[in-house]
Amino acid sequence: MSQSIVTMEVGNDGVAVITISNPPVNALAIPIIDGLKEKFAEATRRNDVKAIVLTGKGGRFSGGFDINVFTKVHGTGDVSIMPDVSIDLVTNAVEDCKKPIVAAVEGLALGGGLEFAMGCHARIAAPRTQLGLPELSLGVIPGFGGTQRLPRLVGLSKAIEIMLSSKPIMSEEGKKLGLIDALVPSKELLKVSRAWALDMAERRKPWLRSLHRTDKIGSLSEAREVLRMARLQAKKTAPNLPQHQVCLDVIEEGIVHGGYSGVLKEAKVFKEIVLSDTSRGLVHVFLAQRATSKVPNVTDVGLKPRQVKKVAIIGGGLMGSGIATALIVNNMFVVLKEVNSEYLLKGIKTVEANVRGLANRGKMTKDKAEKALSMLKGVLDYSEFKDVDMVIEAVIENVALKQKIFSEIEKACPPHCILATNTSTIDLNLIGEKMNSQDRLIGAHFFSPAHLMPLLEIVRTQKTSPQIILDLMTVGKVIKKVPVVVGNCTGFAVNRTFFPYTQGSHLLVNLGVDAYRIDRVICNFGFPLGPFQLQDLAGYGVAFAVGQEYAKAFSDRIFKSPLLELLVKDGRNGKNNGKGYYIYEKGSKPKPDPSVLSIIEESRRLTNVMPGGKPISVTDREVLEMILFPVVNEACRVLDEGVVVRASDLDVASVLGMSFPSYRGGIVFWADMVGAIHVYRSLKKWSEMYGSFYKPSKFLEERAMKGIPLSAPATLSASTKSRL
Ligand SMILES: C[C@H](O)CC(=O)SCCNC(=O)CCNC(=O)[C@H](O)C(C)(C)COP(=O)(O)OP(=O)(O)OC[C@H]1O[C@@H](n2cnc3c(N)ncnc32)[C@H](O)[C@@H]1OP(=O)(O)O
Repeated sequence: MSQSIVTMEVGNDGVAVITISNPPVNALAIPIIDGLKEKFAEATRRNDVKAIVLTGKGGRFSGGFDINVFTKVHGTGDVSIMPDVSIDLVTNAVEDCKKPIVAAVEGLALGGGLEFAMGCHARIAAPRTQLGLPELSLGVIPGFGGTQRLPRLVGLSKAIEIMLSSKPIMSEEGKKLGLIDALVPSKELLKVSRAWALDMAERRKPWLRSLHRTDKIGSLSEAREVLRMARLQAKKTAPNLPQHQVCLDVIEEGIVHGGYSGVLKEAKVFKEIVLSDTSRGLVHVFLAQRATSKVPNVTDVGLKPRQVKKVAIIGGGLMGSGIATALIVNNMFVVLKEVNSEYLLKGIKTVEANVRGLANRGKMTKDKAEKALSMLKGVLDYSEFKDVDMVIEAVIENVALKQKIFSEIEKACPPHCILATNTSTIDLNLIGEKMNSQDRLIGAHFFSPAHLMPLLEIVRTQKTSPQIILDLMTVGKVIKKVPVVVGNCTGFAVNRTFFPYTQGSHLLVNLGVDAYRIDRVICNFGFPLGPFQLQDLAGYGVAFAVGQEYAKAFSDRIFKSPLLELLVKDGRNGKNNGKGYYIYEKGSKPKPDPSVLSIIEESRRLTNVMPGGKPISVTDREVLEMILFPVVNEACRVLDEGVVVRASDLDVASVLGMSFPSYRGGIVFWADMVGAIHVYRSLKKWSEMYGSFYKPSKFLEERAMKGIPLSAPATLSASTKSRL
């Protein structure tokens, strides 16, 4: 077990080096904070200590306050378990210490870590150290004085940018901004820091207290203007996130009434905002994402991941070329196979456009883009497959074609090779039916655009070997995706959970609700696009194909809408041909297309679901719930069947794969916040009014009746066997 401790060593030079040790990121857990209080008091007291250096063990200064404490606060509602660090420790014991203190910073100083460093009288950093205040991404604000000291060290505009973006800067930039006093090679960090601390003690170097500085703040009117602009901007970019406005208010307090007053307000507001739903959701997603790395019987049985250097991709369409892009930009050799040179050229051109797009948007240098492209080779046969470590099949959703491909590649590839399919819906057992080595078959479900979307849904069957799962998880991490391992069924975890999302929106339209209103309601909730605009973007072909799969697999709860067919008959194909529910013109935002209303009317006439032939009257809240509660209902079935390891995996997958707003914590977390009983009663009522699409699942009913959260671990019913 790792030990979290704070040590202090006093050298012959009279410098006390206080070291935080709490692997892996030296998080400021409560015992660490207690240890720091003790060591700073001791160093201040001891006559043989002239100056102090604060550092972190293992090449990392500190990743900030221990996020697990937030979970405890959320669970109990008791904020008193948060220690008083800001005034007691950072301000009184560190900044106002009678001996000079230098922060020797390396690797990372984030959140409370950077706030401690800013409380010190100087900061010496190693190159490429990450410095940031990412608290807003956890739904809180910096709480150890960061809202006050950062503007005083780097200027107001830059400080606001760093805090509101939650993105770290590098120590090189920190040096230019004045956040860092000196940048030195890692091996000299302690030596230089000690000397700097002694120089301060002997007044050879200035001994500055950040909170007392005013030289970078500018005049009050300038500061107010900067804050006004920032508030407007945050209203646009983060409309549902209270922490942005709150953070700006707290900064303003310090500018108007002085830094100490700002620190007091910060501490007070922190204790309020930490209890917000936004913080609960974001902290949950942070920890849930880390939990996805732990897969029972895969990551805990002593297996070592094998290196995957060369990957073959079959199919250079949208998905295949996106996956190829994701691999080559992360230094993997890719062989892209197509059936003829025309398709191959098209695939390669798409990869080139993807990579150059990344370079043009500043995501990589031009040199790196060219190097990435040199790792791609197009082929028309299997001869290059003899030494690949993994194959990813990314052809159209056709079972017979996929079966043929897998029996061919089984022969063409070496025996260690991972055999993966990118199918988004088809049962893997069907795809592998004709294979001998079904233990090597696995789903690598990327989300479009594959080089940008962060989720990799890894689908295992009962036969997939743990080694193959571990290898694919490792590939996922190498290409900077978040791999989530799920079981096998139609649509797997993510698309299966979300198939009622599209159907629910169609049912509502057929019940008489305006499609554009639905899109607005869903966007106001926090999705980037509403369901109709999303359909326009994805194209209708895929929706048709997968709709049929769902109709076969889940016939008891399907709403058959003729809307897509009618749109296609009218010559519409969404964004592809500029005409869908919206009109798409180059250079302007999509505009609702009034001529689509007659098509919707035709669909309503055909389905005839409006009670008494009249549009239903519903509030925006009901619109939202009539779309998302059926999704929650399907999530319950996914949990009941053991398709995911834990409920929080579905939360992460919904956020990263379906753009469910992260600050609402993911689909299951959100449903628990709303309350299972409310979800159940609403679905029951609607199922009586509008049919079986809304019928509550057994799992939901049971949990609602017993008052058990949906996220509580499932005890699988006797009839169900886990799919993992
Ligand atoms: C009052 C204060 O103002 C409030 C705060 O300080 S809030 C905290 C602010 N700090 C942050 O938001 C940083 C959060 N951490 C991160 O962004 C990343 O973990 C990191 C950049 C530090 C390291 O990333 P990486 O090397 O990829 O490792 P990663 O897998 O994320 O983390 C390693 C482990 O450290 C844990 N961890 C990271 N930061 C942590 C923190 N601040 N508290 C507790 N645990 C933390 C992770 O949960 C993970 O645990 P696990 O091994 O049990 O899953």
